[in-house]
Amino acid sequence: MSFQTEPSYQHGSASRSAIVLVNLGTPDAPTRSAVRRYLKEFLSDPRVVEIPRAVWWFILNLIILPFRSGQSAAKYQTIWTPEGSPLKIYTAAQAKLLEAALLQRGHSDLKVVMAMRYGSPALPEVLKQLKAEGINRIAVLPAYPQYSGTTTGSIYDAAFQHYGTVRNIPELRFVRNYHDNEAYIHALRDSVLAHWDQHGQPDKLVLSFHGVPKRTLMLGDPYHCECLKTARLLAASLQLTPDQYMVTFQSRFGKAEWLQPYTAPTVAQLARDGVKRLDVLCPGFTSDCLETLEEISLEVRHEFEQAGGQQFHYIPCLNDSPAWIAAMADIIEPHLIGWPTRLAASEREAQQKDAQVARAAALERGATD
Ligand SMILES: C=CC1=C(C)c2cc3[nH]c(cc4nc(cc5[nH]c(cc1n2)c(C)c5CCC(=O)O)C(CCC(=O)O)=C4C)c(C)c3C=C
Ligand SMILES: [Fe+2]
Ligand SMILES: [Fe+2]
Repeated sequence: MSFQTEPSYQHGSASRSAIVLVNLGTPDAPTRSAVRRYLKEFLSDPRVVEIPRAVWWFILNLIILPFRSGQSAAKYQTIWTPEGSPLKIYTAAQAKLLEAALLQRGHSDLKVVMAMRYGSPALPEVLKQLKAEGINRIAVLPAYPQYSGTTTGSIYDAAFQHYGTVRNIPELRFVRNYHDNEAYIHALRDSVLAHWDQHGQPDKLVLSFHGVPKRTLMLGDPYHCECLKTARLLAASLQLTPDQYMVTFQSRFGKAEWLQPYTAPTVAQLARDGVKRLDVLCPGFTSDCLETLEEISLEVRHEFEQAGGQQFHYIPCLNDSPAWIAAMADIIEPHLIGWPTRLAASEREAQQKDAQVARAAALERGATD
């Protein structure tokens, strides 16, 4: 085992901090080959598919990738925008807006960047780049409010694996979950209420979370419980009675049992049971993506209407909404305690003085802006 050679140590170098907002990742293009590359990396992660490696290698390479890549590419084409994949666009916007929000709160020496667990920009590359910029304190913020070994756990793995080859490792902090964070729940509540202000209230609100194999719950993954807690808190903040909402799990993959009830058949059953107007919110996704824009807003909508439902409303994810950006700042701020992210008072005074001088010079020149 050998570790990377470091540049020679500089005494007294400034300590610099960064937040890395990490999302799942998405293909580089909605094409068969790009989707295949993405799925191969994603589905080869032993955190995501817990099947003995040799058996899974054959299933993945001989069955899943040849068939699913084309099918998924066709789905990606329905949600792709001129700027690219929605998941990446929203995550990039969130990183930029979070940096601005933290600057507003006085964290003037703090950078926020995005990274992806699969695809690009790849987490190890982003961590390398931060090191090259002299950043030696890093807080990792997964884009997943509810912890699961399949998602958050895998981000930790990727970071640990990367630093396993590094000699001079930065100080690291990891956000684990924020499923019950007050600001997150309030941001969800605000987005539901804004939707209802405009469109009125539905007969039922379905809270649809991404599923995981039921086996992971049996083996101790807390994801299911955290989803239910998010749902309970959100329902309470919306003052919903138990018959006004329900929790479902979507995006089942493969033949094994996943967390139940499954979203699509449940929604169809609700329509058959006489629910005319249904709203669906996906609180576990912080950015709209294939699973929300295609699976819910197109496929599940179709199922509801086919089964006799009349009005289906998909309530968008938190995306770049101001309440969510403020919530992200609330979530990450406690993880920055003790870090020199705020300029020293003397430096701030010097900056304010510079600004005053610049303003005075501008006034003298007669500038009015
Ligand atoms: C195979 C098992 C999968 C597990 C377990 C899983 C867990 C999981 N995934 C998300 C969030 C997202 N998943 C997305 C896409 C997606 N998920 C799987 C499979 C598993 N996910 C696949 C194969 C795909 C790709 C698309 C497809 O072929 O169906 C996405 C969207 C990505 C995008 O580009 O828009 C997200 C987001 C969570 C939160 C989760 C467990 C909690
Ligand atoms: Fe997934
Ligand atoms: Fe899906």
